[in-house]
Amino acid sequence: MLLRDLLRELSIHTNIDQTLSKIEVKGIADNSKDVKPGYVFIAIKGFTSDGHDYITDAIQNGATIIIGDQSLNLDVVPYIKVDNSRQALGIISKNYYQNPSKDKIMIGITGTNGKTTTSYILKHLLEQNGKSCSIIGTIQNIVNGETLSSSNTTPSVLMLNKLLSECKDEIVIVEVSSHGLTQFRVEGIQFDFGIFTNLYHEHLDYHSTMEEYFQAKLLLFDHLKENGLAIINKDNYWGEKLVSILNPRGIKAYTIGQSSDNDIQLLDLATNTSTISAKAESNSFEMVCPMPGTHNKYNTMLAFLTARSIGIPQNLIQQSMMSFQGVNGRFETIRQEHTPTVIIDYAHTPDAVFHCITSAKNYGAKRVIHVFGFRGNRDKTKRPEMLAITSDLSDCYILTLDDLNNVSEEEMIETLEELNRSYGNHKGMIIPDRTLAIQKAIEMANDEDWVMITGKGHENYQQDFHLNTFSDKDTVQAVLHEFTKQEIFNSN
Ligand SMILES: CC(=O)N[C@H]1[C@@H](OP(=O)(O)OP(=O)(O)OC[C@H]2O[C@@H](n3ccc(=O)[nH]c3=O)[C@H](O)[C@@H]2O)O[C@H](CO)[C@@H](O)[C@@H]1O[C@H](C)C(=O)N[C@@H](C)C(=O)N[C@H](CCC(=O)O)C(=O)O
Ligand SMILES: Nc1ncnc2c1ncn2[C@@H]1O[C@H](COP(=O)(O)OP(=O)(O)OP(=O)(O)O)[C@@H](O)[C@H]1O
Repeated sequence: MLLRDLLRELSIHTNIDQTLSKIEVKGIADNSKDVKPGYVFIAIKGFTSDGHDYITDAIQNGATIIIGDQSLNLDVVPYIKVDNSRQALGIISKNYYQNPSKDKIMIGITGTNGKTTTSYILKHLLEQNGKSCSIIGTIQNIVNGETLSSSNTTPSVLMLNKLLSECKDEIVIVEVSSHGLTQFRVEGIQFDFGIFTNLYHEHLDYHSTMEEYFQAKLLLFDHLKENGLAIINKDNYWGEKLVSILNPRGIKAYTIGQSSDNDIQLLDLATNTSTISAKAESNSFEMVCPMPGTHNKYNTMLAFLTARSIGIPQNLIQQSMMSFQGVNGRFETIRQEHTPTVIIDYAHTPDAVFHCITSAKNYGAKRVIHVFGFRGNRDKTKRPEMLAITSDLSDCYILTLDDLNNVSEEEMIETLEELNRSYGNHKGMIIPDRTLAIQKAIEMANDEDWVMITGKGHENYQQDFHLNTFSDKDTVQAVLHEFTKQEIFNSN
């Protein structure tokens, strides 16, 4: 590709003469380590390092053009100054990969909780009805039926465009995080649908206030294609606010919610059944909700409304919903004879903890024993609220370690003790080793009790624990295996 084509639509502060504009670009990279001969290197000032400090490395690796947003004079290769390198990376990636989002049905999902769950329900509904569908999100990326590992919820804009350019699927679902939106990771990407699940207390280490966090989520709707649709949960305060902002902009918003002014009115969210009653255009209908909890009924209905807007008939959606198998680490239920029910869930916000414990109670748990911790170096302001909720709602809770993220184990244990003194109560105990905490919870529980393990969901452990297992699910299976062996031994 010629440099002039790569720079299309980009506002630049450098004069590009005829010779320069015709330079052949062999590739683009925002990491000096990925640069190969003939590449353009885009230098980005990041949160931990500054790409401008790696320009020399990039040139040594063969970069022939450097783009950055600092005022620099380079002798060896041309330097092009832009306003904002992150944003420029979006435009350049789109140009390099020939605007791949324009040819797909693109669905962006944003919100604090429910992005992953809604994505997987929707993917299932679409695939069951003959549509091929990719997912780009937290657990993994699935493109052309191939599973690829994912290190961010929303990948870098360069990676996103690359994935889209390789994608042969008709529809692509992208989980769009607030970090992704503010860091221009969807710059140049156009969506046919923007789904808003909800907004709750989270990431206030990054966004400072809920209003700022909301403004970040709002950015997704600047990326709608002409005639693009917003699909919104209006029972969330911020969802309602979003509708009131989008309407005057002429953006069509379909909503779900309990009041009759929604496109899908949720009539009965009975907490202990797996059926949702709803009404659309004066017709009442019922839908199976494949995952427990009121929160999952909202996720299900957002997926339903999107699938319907894509043109899948309601009866086929209803039918397809019945075969949905759930999502790894999202209210994942492990139930065996003569052992307590164990739930593994990715709840890491106060509202998610609330939903999980109340769902367990509503679905018949005699007692709920809750095992959880707090992620190091992440929003600390949500911790008291999470602890207050579990000390109020659970029958017993065990505080344990989650990912430490460079915080020392000693410091995190002290934090747990301090938080428990201030916001916990007599129902709580602290067992730092996560595997031993799970073992203790299962040992304490009777058959009718539920053990709720939250925070890690599908993820593998980042540190070694006593039982040498690699995830919450693995630990639960190891403990239950021992437990069952012991039962057999005792009964003989
Ligand atoms: C704080 C943060 O959000 N960082 C994200 C950001 O990294 P950064 O730009 O700050 O990178 P940096 O390490 O400072 O490097 C700056 C530049 O120098 C370059 N560099 C660096 C080293 C070198 O040798 N050569 C070189 O060229 C880097 O390639 C980069 O271009 O941009 C990267 C690419 O898009 C992201 O992978 C990275 O996510 C980090 C890993 C992360 O943990 N982010 C979390 C907070 C996050 O984004 N989470 C959300 C989900 C949140 C949720 O809803 O739960 C997500 O979307 O994943
Ligand atoms: N609609 C919802 N409302 C409130 N809580 C929810 C909702 N959906 C899921 N949750 C809770 O949030 C947890 C994470 O769900 P999910 O992975 O679907 O959300 P996410 O938005 O992708 O999260 P993340 O951005 O952290 O990956 C679930 O395990 C559950 O506890």
